[in-house]
Amino acid sequence: MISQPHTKYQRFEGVSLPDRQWPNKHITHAPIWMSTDLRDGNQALIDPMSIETKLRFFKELVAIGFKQIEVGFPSASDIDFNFVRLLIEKNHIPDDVTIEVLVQARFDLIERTVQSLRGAKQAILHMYNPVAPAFRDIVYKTDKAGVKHIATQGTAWVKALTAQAPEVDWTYQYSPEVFSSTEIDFAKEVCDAVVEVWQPSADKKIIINLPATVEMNTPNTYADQIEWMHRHLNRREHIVLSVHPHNDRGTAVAAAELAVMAGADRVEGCLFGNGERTGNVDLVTLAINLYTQGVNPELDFSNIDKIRNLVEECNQLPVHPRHPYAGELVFTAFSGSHQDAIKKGLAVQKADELWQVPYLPIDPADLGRSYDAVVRVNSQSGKGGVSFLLEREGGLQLPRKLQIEFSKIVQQHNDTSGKEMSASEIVSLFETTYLRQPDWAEFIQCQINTIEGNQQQIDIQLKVHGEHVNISGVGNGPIDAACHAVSQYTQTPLEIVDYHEHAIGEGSGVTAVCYLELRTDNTTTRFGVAKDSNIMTAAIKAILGGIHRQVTH
Ligand SMILES: CC(=O)SCCNC(=O)CCNC(=O)[C@H](O)C(C)(C)COP(=O)(O)OP(=O)(O)OC[C@H]1O[C@@H](n2cnc3c(N)ncnc32)[C@H](O)[C@@H]1OP(=O)(O)O
Ligand SMILES: CC(C)C(=O)C(=O)O
Repeated sequence: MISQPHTKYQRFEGVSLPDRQWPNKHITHAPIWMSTDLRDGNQALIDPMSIETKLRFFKELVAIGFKQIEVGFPSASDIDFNFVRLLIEKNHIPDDVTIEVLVQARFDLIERTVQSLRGAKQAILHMYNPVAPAFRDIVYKTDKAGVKHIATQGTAWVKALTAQAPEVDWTYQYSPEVFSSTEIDFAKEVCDAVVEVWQPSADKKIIINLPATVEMNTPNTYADQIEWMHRHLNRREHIVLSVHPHNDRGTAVAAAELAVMAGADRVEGCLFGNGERTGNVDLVTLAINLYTQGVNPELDFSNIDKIRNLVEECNQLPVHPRHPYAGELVFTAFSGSHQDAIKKGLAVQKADELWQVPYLPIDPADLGRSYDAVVRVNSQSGKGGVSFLLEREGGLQLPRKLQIEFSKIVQQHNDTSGKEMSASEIVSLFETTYLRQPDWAEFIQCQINTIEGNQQQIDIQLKVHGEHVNISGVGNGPIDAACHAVSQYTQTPLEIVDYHEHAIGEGSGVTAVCYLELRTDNTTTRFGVAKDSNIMTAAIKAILGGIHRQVTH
């Protein structure tokens, strides 16, 4: 990079629009969407799609809900021509879907394009020519009048040639290519001239598409250009105003959103932002952004993983793991405080109330994503994430102090391994740490009796080092009594500080889990945890487990 970039690059000056209205506008309904995955997306692929692949992709676009789909550039290749023929001849186009094709302003190419569309119920013929200064000077070696003539002449050819195929309900779309860097009054002059040649009406509108072929400056610059055109174009009521943002500066989504606020009726783009260079605007993000503002996007991404997989296969390009809404990691929290907040948010979120789970701008379930990936644990994680996974994977609802104790054990494990820990590894670490029964004492059975003064006596039969041993204790309740029995037998001071239990499962398969916090001396407490179908047995096993941990840790 050079130290004086202003000697090589200059700020792009947009249009002057001091009375701009768009900053006070809101998007209240979905724009008309046009997927150009099979055209602009396809022309940017290392290996363009085959006819079979295009057909798979087309069917998915229809299933998502696109009503306008640009399917190719039929005058450019036999694959694209034959694909359009296949769609028409094999009736793959639903009645409410219109296919679109692109062509340059060249007679023979328009002729072939019209041929490709013969027999379609309806079609959008999309013609473009570059009009920006650098293209006039460098590529076309002509002036403004020259490129305006290419546009009007091309439109006249489209008009004449489409008239020869009256069975098709034609819509004409014109793009002044590289609109984003074209003098605004000249862009208007060309579009007005095209509209005059085509003669649209309120019933049969023309689509004027204003591409940010290359993104030039901050997205507000594009919004100003669109609002200026929206306010100045002749016969605006006969025009569907369309935008086609590219993502050179990484702000295509913002540019498209501001452009819709500025008056655009229609947005062209690709799924997951595929397209030339840094891509076209990402229609998935745009649509789901609308959804999270309570606006129906009229595109269905309920199974986003399936759509992502198909697009990755067709494009032979991966979707980034951090891609908004669709990336593999976007519903995953590794860091402790995020996990804690998400766990608490999910616990109180009710299905019929406004979504307000911290850190999650959308309910993953709305996109067919499960909560499985929401919380993952590595060395950046805390008790919230660990206990979330323990509960989800093992059904274990740890009391808060045990959550803190166990998360430190997980942390030590992660610090040593340096790797992520799966939910099943966390459950297994919990089981080996807390649920292992002492090898020297096995619980066999117990009997509880109420004695004087509502005291309880418990008689417990154990197998200690292979020998049957009977121990007894008295207490305020059976667990207190069991604690005394074990304390006397092991000659260990033992007091129950806290007690939690819950069930896992339902019906005859239900298991009780008992968490006992035991004080074994004046300074430390230990947790004993056990599972059993009988709650009393679980409690006695928890006491034995707690003592065992006291001895062995
Ligand atoms: C921003 C965009 O995405 S625009 C779409 C771009 N997509 C594509 O180009 C993919 C499909 N295109 C193609 O395969 C080829 O361009 C074809 C087959 C259509 C035409 O190929 P060729 O006839 O070899 O022409 P080529 O692509 O080199 O185009 C250059 C010629 O077309 C002219 N031209 C380019 N675009 C246009 C246009 N939109 N309108 C009129 N003329 C044009 C150029 O001035 C140049 O003319 P010249 O040969 O007299 O100098
Ligand atoms: C043909 C036009 C719309 C285009 O793809 C672009 O300018 O990026």
